[in-house]
Amino acid sequence: MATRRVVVFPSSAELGPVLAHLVMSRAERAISSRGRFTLGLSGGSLVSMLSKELLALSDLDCSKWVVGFCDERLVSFDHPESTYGLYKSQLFSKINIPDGGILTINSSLPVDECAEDYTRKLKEAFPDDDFPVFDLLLLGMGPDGHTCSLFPGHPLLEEEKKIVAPISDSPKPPPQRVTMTLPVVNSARCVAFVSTGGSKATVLKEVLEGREGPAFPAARVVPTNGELFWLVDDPAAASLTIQVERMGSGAKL
Ligand SMILES: O=C(O)[C@H](O)[C@@H](O)[C@H](O)[C@H](O)COP(=O)(O)O
Repeated sequence: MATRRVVVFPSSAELGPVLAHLVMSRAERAISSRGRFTLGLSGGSLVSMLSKELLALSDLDCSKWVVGFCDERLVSFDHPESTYGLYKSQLFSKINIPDGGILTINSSLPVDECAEDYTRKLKEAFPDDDFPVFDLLLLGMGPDGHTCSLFPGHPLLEEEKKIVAPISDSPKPPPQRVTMTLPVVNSARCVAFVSTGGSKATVLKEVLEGREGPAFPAARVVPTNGELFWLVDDPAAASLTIQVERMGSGAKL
């Protein structure tokens, strides 16, 4: 059963360095145990925060990293909505991830074929796993409680067999995306949500405290054997009444 830790920071400025340290500590643990670090990235506000904080590290060595996408929009890589495109310009172009270390989608395919193609890529990268076991997945949460491209009430929430699924009716534009499914997310060794800003306060309370919690996709993230962190700032945590940990920028998780 997952251990869930809800950690509240005064602002995203204090949260960012701790997120970077979490990535590096789980990378060190993975590389020493298995010779590589497998990381799944989400889009949205995480892109700029993670890029800034990782590039601020003096000892960043990504030579043994394998990076996949928890979800990705079906747009060309030079489209402003491309999560890969944003990470490429803000992070990947500035670090030493080896060729083949970034598992990108084939955005030229129709969405169903794109999901099948990405499934094949992940299976190749995780040949021993029924569902890919990432060392760390970094997730965001929308104001509706979605995570990855898994949206409230969507049939994809009940997907138990697919590794990557297509979606063509995303309520968050663009409409066509591919997304990791919950079996993959919940197989991870560590999952960290990063959620900041007052617009998340209401849904965060529902997800972490509410009876209706499981209705929200983010509440369905309960790693089977892994760690679960919710890293949030004061504005996002404003409505919480549960016991939380309060930390500053020097914290180590
Ligand atoms: O590509 C995407 O759209 C993301 O993967 C998505 O799931 C994101 O994490 C949430 O929408 C939260 O985004 P914000 O952190 O920007 O609110």
